[in-house]
Amino acid sequence: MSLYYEAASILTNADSTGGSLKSRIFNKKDLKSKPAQVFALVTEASKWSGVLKDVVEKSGLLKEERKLTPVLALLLTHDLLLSKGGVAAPANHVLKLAITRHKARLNAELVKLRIKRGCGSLEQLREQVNSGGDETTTAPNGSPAESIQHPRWVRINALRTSLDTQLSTTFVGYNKADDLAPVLSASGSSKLLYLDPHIPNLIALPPRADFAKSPAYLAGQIIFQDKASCFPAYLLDVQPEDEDIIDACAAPGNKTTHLSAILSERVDSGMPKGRAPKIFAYEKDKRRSIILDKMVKIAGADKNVRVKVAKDFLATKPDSLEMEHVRALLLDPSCSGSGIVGRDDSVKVYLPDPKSAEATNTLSRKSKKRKRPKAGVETPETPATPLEVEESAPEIAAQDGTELKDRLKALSTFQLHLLTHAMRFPNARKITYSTCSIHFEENEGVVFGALTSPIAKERGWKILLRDEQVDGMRKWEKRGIWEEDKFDGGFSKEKWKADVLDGCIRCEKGTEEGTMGFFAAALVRDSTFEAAEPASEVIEENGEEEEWSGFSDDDTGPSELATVQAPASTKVKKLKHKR
Ligand SMILES: C[S@@+](CC[C@H](N)C(=O)[O-])C[C@H]1O[C@@H](n2cnc3c(N)ncnc32)[C@H](O)[C@@H]1O
Repeated sequence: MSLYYEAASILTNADSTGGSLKSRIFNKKDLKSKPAQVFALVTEASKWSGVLKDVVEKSGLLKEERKLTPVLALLLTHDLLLSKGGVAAPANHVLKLAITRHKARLNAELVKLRIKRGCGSLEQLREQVNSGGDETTTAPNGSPAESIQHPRWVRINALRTSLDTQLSTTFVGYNKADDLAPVLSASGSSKLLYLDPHIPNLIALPPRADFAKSPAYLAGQIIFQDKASCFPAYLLDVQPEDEDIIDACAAPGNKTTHLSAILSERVDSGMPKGRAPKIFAYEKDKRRSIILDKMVKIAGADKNVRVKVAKDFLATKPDSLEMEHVRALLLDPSCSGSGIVGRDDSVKVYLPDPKSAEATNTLSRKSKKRKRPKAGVETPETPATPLEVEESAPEIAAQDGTELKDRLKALSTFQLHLLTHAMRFPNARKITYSTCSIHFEENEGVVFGALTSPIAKERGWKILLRDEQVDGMRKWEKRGIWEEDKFDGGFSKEKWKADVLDGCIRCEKGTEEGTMGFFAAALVRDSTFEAAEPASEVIEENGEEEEWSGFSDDDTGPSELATVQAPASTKVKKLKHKR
């Protein structure tokens, strides 16, 4: 009977593996239990953990049952009290015995808590938990829990439907909020939405709104996509005359399908007949390519998207005939994922504190006589604060300063290499570069590196100034930042530097704007360009070549994870800039 031990190990991320909860479970090769069963147990128990933490603590269970860790207590209590099938173990199993002998007390504590929360039945409590209504009242440490301040962003997929149609069907009866604040604090069942003022066809719903089973979602009419993640395709501002477009790092395909929707609207409205523009969606990872292909089909984007399955963008030949019509590229490479937040990428688990029932119940009186086992043997110290199980790159947070620095250096070298490769397409006129990272090194650092590269000088690439950007992006207030000590070079033209930074777009996580941490910038080149001095001075390549050694990277795509390994043979030129 490994279900509870396996679920506990997943929940505490004992293997320190990166990736989404789902991918960690479904990719785990040595799992004995059914992955779907482990996933259901872990997600449901986490959802109920705000309630069950109190129930377990008040019952004194952990004082009495030394075999149970707080995580095991949470999982077993969940199944004992809330699962239809009860505890999934033989009657004489040690864990089943350990939990069932406390059934009466645990049940009594659950009833008390339910009544305290004003719920007349378990069903009512279930509804409250499902709609996130417990978030504001549950106390991980006796204090009010933090409410999740991240809206459920929904992009209306113009390839399948329209905003008006969705407002009169899926969201019929919803009130339109004047700003985002009331939506952020509304419960999951509130009929409140906010039309985003920056991105067309984007709406914000309350954090716990659940549309995963709605017909519109299943039919690909609505797509869950963070606001910030909609910036790159919108900023690229594709037009029919852009002919072919490349999405260089495409899976799982949120930006690909967004691009496709924008392009389709524009092609349909008044384009002269001729060669139909196409989007080539490259994805290096085979498994993720399959997801991408599926998403493209569900979204109805296969009309103008060609998925390049398991194809490395770096292996494309910019000067080849196939690439002749490529005029725009969207580059959203793997990154540290340090900007990702919220419910989409983590589950919050409130664990019972083994010490908390000390003087409050009869069971604990007995247990006081016993010696506590050695820490870490049977009841390891566990935090009473929420345990965050990150979907992406959890290890980056755990790394010390040096490791983080090295990792950012490897990532930014790879990102710069991709961006300068994109600049080589002879007929390309614009490129968007984006990451869901908050680090300067992966963001402005890469943009400045690209703008001062030889290829930028040779082809005349420059930043798309704020004034030249599409309306919504021009109005977005958060712009690029400069970190003096983190850029290996300097510029004599301060005005140019300021303009580049103003052209860069940043989103912060955990603010009232409801976005994840994100970065986007667009580079452009005008069609009449003839080789000239770029705005900044690149002195020379110093001849030094850096071997790309590769890195193990948790992919930071919105819902899936892949291990990204750059080709070991890739050589990256190191540039030197004038101070
Ligand atoms: C941040 S994710 C992209 C998310 C995607 N743009 C979206 O919005 O859904 C980065 C993706 O790039 C892929 N990738 C990394 N290096 C690549 C390369 N050289 N060529 C093609 N794909 C690559 C990774 O496998 C990963 O799926």
